[in-house]
Amino acid sequence: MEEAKICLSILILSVSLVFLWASRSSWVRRRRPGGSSSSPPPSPPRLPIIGNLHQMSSRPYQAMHELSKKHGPLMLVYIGPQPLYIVSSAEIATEITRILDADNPVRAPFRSSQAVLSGHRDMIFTPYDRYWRDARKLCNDELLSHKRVQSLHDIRDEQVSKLVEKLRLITSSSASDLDKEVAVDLSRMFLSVATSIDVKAVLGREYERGEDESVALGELIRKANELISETCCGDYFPRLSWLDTLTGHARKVKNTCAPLHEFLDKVIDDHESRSVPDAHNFIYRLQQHTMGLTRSDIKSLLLDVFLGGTDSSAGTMEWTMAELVKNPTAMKKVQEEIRRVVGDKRKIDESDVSQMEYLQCVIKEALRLHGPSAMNRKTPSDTRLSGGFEIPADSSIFINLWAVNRDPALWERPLEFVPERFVNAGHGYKGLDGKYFPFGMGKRICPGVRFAVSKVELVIASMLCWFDWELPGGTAPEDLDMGQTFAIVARKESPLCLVPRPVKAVC
Ligand code: HEM
Repeated sequence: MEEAKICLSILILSVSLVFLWASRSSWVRRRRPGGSSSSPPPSPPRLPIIGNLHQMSSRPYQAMHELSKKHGPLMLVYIGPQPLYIVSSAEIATEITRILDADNPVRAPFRSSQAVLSGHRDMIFTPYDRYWRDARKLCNDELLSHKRVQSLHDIRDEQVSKLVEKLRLITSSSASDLDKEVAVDLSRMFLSVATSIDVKAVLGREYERGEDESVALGELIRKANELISETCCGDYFPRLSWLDTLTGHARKVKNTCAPLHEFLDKVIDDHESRSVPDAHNFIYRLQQHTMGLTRSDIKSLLLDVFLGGTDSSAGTMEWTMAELVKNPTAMKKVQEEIRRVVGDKRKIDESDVSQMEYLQCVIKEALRLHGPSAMNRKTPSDTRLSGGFEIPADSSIFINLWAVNRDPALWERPLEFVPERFVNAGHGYKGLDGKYFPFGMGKRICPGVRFAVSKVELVIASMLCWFDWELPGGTAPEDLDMGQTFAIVARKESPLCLVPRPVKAVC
């Protein structure tokens, strides 16, 4: 990502003189929206043509956070000629969401997201219109509601049992030799289990054969997910969009979209070739609905589930385990709770999980530190904030969740993993407290909260109930590499490899 940014900056600078005049006039137009008298938010100084791009670094959320410490929780930066309003406080994020919810809450789309999501007939980028409302209600009724998520417990149970079984096999083969340690790649296993659960929930059957195929599909979903949140030269310099071919971005989009759409076409074809359709199948329910969805619409809605849910859930599992291994006191406490609740049972019921309060705090804390790094909105009309700032119509707003979740005014010891901060604190997942919103908030809040949380809780509870976990090669917890990628869904840069030690011979 860093190399691509440097390369992009050099290319942009090299043609900057040619475009200087045109871009200057565009800034002037943008900076005086409708002759409004209210002031724009503070801006860091910027360079001609590239604006503040050079200040973004390879870690844009961190860079924006640093800039906001100087320029305030609402600031205006320029990515090339395009203004971008950066929000770094929970208070302003909540105010903006409330104002936009009363109007027309939409997201700013990117060129890559348009390509991946078949022209934005999905829920994520579709405007706040009748289609969005009907599609959201349909997906909720058929897949994501509390009732539907509960009805999918057999699928979660089956896939999680397979994972536990696999770990047992691995550990039993090394059991004769106590000194022998076999480290497993949990990042890969979590991606596989999250993919298998989602695919089976949507298709009603397993599509992939074995872990390798699940991981391959999961990786494809992950790549597509990275792309939909990635901006390219054409987003900010439409006249320079040809540079996206030179930087390889256009090829990356093509190479990701082609197999992804092939997969979606195949699952729809498979479903349609059945002599007796499965009336419970999600695709069937979408096809039958009176909305009259086209194949392309259905593909977009399936992508909402896979792109919205698979990678983010796998990432949450990975970060939760990483933080617990790094924090042995929290690990011990949560394992004691889980083992106490499960007792002598041979299997964890989902109803058990609701009694595991500390586990829920652990997952919330992992999401605070490693959940999605940003939310995005676009202003449908001029938007005036209580601080006296005005954001003109059609502006992109970038809510830096990375900064909000590390705001020392909101969180004590913000950089530390302290699940206790969530005990009886009333921070739910609906973003109603104006402080904690890992799933977003308002009308465009994530519709997959229950779907995701039920999966993450069961996987983590099972990992911690039946196994103890150690770092391989005597690595000390404080030395565990916690480097993260800076996509919207932050992943661990290096895979999480841990040594499982079975604690109960059951199942
Ligand atoms: C740990 C897992 C997940 C996290 C952390 C997460 C987080 C988020 C966030 C922060 C947003 C933006 C909300 C906003 O702008 O206010 C979002 C939107 C969305 N998420 Fe999730 N999500 C997760 C799982 C899922 C799952 C399982 C699904 C579907 C099955 C899903 C589907 C969506 C969709 C469709 C949107 C766009 C909603 C709209 O604009 O109407 N997500 N998610």
